[in-house]
Amino acid sequence: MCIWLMQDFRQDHPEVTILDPPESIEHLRNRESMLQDVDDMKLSDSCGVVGVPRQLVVTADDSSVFDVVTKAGLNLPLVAKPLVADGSQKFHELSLAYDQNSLCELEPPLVLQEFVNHGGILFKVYVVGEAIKVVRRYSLPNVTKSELSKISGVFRFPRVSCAAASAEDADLDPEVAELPPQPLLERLAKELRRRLGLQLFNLDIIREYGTRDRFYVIDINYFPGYGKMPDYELIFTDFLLSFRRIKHNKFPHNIN
Ligand SMILES: Nc1ncnc2c1ncn2[C@@H]1O[C@H](COP(=O)(O)OP(=O)(O)OP(=O)(O)O)[C@@H](O)[C@H]1O
Ligand SMILES: [Mg+2]
Repeated sequence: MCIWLMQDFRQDHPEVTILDPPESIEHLRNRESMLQDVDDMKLSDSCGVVGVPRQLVVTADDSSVFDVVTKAGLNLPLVAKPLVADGSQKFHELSLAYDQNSLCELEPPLVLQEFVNHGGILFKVYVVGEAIKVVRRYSLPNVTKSELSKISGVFRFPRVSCAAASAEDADLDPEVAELPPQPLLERLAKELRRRLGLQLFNLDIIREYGTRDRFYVIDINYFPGYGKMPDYELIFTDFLLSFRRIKHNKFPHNIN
């Protein structure tokens, strides 16, 4: 509905700059399509490798979650995420399934993603056009093999990003805290901007625990809370001014 309205508006007002087209934003509402571009990219260079955790979609038509998971050979524990991510509380209630029997407690439609141990820290990479900024946030702790053998059931957790504090000033294990290499993030952000057709988003990235250069993108959010991005006022103003300059060059008579 909103997309059609915007398309009409765009046709009626060609003079208005639309920073990010609604159909591209829509692509991020589905957790399967959201990560597809990262997967397709197969980004790998001397700085590291970036992928997505192994995942599958379970729909209401699938006979049993257990069967689908067994067939795909996904390893436990699994993070269960509602297929649609629309920003409302309900669609951000996630679960961690520890054992096969608990899979029947999950309610499709879902994306089931292998849980990747990452030392309890994630990197939020904010993208504003060509500018990127990275911050550290607390995340879910590692699940050890011995915990996995003892724990059963589904552990539900509410919206993590709202509760997760900044880990910028914390005394962290340096191997966990080390930021992903800047050239790798720049390549990733640039290529994603092109593939997604978007300028304003952020990525949640984790580093596989025990590795230095193996990264996974687990979430992409459109127009995140930029208030938490360092120097956002300056970066955002520069970004908007760059559009003004482009527009000025295109339609000099339109700009005061
Ligand atoms: N595959 C994974 N491996 C390890 N931890 C994960 C994985 N997926 C998600 N998490 C943890 O769960 C949290 C929430 O996941 P995700 O960002 O995908 O969901 P979300 O609904 O978009 O949540 P939010 O709005 O809080 O970002 C992450 O911040 C991270 O701590
Ligand atoms: Mg997230």
